[in-house]
Amino acid sequence: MTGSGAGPDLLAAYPFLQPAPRRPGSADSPALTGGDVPYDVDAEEGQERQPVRELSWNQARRAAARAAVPLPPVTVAADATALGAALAEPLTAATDLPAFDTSAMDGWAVSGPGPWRLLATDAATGLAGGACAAALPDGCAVRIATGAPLPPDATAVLRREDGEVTDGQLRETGAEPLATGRDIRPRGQECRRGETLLPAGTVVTPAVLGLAAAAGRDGLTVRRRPSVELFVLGDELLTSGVPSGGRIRDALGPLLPSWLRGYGAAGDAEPHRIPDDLGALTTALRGCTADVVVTTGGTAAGPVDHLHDALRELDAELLVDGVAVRPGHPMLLARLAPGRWIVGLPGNPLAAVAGAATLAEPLLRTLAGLPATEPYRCPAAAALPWHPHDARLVPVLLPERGAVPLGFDGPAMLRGLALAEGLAVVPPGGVAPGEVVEILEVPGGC
Ligand SMILES: Nc1nc2c(c(=O)[nH]1)N[C@H]1C(S)=C(S)[C@@H](COP(=O)(O)OP(=O)(O)OC[C@H]3O[C@@H](n4cnc5c(N)ncnc54)[C@H](O)[C@@H]3O)O[C@H]1N2
Ligand code: MOO
Repeated sequence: MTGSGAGPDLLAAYPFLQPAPRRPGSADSPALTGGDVPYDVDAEEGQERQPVRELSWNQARRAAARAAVPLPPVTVAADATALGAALAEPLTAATDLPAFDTSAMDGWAVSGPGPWRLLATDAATGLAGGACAAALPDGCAVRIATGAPLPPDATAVLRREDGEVTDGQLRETGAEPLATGRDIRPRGQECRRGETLLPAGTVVTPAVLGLAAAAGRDGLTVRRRPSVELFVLGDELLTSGVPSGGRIRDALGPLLPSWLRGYGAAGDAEPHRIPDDLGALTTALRGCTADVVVTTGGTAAGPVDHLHDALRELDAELLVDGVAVRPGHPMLLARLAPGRWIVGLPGNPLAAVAGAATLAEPLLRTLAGLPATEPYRCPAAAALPWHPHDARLVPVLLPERGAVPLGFDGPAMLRGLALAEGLAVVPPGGVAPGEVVEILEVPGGC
């Protein structure tokens, strides 16, 4: 196993970054685990429920993506509330764009070759949003502003800087003779009414909102985004102040809600704190109405790790129970009831993030109807930490030369992640510097 650590230039930029110390067999460089051969997800489809064994990272992602189908469409206002949703049907134009022939420049609308007789107009005529001038006779001109409706029979727009008016006569002063059609934006240049502007599945971005408004749309039909509840397990967790008396701060309540929104969840889930008690956990899960409940902690085999017992009591169907990835291998995915899922993330903070990236991301994307992302790959600019049997998710910076590990990537650490531009998926056995590696997005949360 290699040690991870920031490259020399990075260390110059962030002098406080040093490779985290590692001991062989420590959680940062785990010893080999049992020789479970992950089963083939495809081969399980339609067959009797099998005991779920640890899946490879890719199999787990596929299983999570296929565990659900997109939620039904809803019509929402074409405003910021729609941002991040996927269009459930193509966006069509409610109007021609431009809706009328319009001037692309400030100057004069002219008819035929110059010079032109300048016609007087009232104050509003020729302005954007103003009245359209009457049909323009051959050899005449009227003043016009950018965006104003073009008078009928106008053949070009002469820019203000390319003309001169003397004694009511407009003459060209530009180097080039005025070409017919110059600086006219013809009606329907961008699209015709009814034309498809964007396909179903397009993610609503600020630009999509702008286009929808320009094209005369007030509402958008999008996939409903999955509601998510977050259950933070662990009696040792504090919500303020410094760790004391063996208790530590909850790092996941502040981290996960907007992280999960970045994956397609509807809004930021309010973290609910659940005591380390089987009855309390089972009751909380039974009462949960969200499409997806995400839990943190309690996935392993400790005396107060009750998640598996709770799922058994609820007769939940385990779909993924352990994934060959470090950190985060005790993560799980189960179906609580038809149309309701649980993603169990480990308690160690970076392990929880790895679990969210592995299981919550594909599940939420499917439910939200978001298209599967094409994997982004880039070369490893340096040796990346790796594991002999499992994939490793490693916080990296992404300068032009490739992925550079940030260090501080132990399961309980967030210091590397907080600076990360991506999470490198290092396959079992590692990648040599220069070899390509898949990079997962780190949601910005804004
Ligand atoms: N016998 C075994 N023990 C453990 C195994 C294993 O395979 N066999 N796996 C280890 C790995 S790997 C991980 S990861 C953890 C997973 O543990 P749990 O999901 O059961 O989580 P907890 O035991 O509740 O907590 C683990 C650790 O993380 C801290 N924690 C929990 N929640 C938070 C939070 N919201 N913010 C910050 N820190 C949190 C907690 O205090 C513990 O220190 O199990 C290993 N053990
Ligand atoms: O190493 Mo564990 O896999 O921290 O999640």
